[in-house]
Amino acid sequence: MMQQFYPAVPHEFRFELNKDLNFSAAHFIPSEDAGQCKEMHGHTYFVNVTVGGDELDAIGFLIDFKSIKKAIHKKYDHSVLNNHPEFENKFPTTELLAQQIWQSIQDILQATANKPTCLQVIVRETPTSYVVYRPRKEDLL
Ligand SMILES: Nc1nc2c(c(=O)[nH]1)N=C([C@H](O)[C@H](O)COP(=O)(O)OP(=O)(O)OP(=O)(O)O)CN2
Ligand SMILES: [Zn+2]
Repeated sequence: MMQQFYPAVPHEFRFELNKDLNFSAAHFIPSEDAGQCKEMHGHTYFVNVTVGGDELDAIGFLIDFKSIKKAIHKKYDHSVLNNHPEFENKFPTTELLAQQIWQSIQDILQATANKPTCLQVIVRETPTSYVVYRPRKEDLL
């Protein structure tokens, strides 16, 4: 688990759900500016996903915790991030990974009847480095 405080997202939804998950993956940032990160190396990524909504589904879930983990873990665990189509034309930095995770979760949420919203994704790449991604209003349209 992330073992740290979670930055709070301001919102007015009735319900807020948080899911922690982690996965192990390799990546490299093929730029001279990336220093040692230019070479292939691995991380255990720690992710926190925040979902908000006013309506629950028929069984009283905002979204099943398991579906969040399944979507991200199944996709990225024990993979090379650079090999995923979403990173074909961009580098798998922590920032862009957080944005991609947000998009994957948001797509799942939008396909449900109660349509909750992914409000925040935190990706911790190392014990000392993490990124918080929050969508802008226009990303939610
Ligand atoms: N803004 C970003 N900067 C860096 C990224 C990134 O994705 N976004 N990535 C890296 C490397 O991939 C590296 O794996 C992580 O770097 P860093 O935090 O420097 O890792 P260290 O464990 O060496 O950090 P210490 O502070 O020395 O513990 C680099 N930068
Ligand atoms: Zn790295």
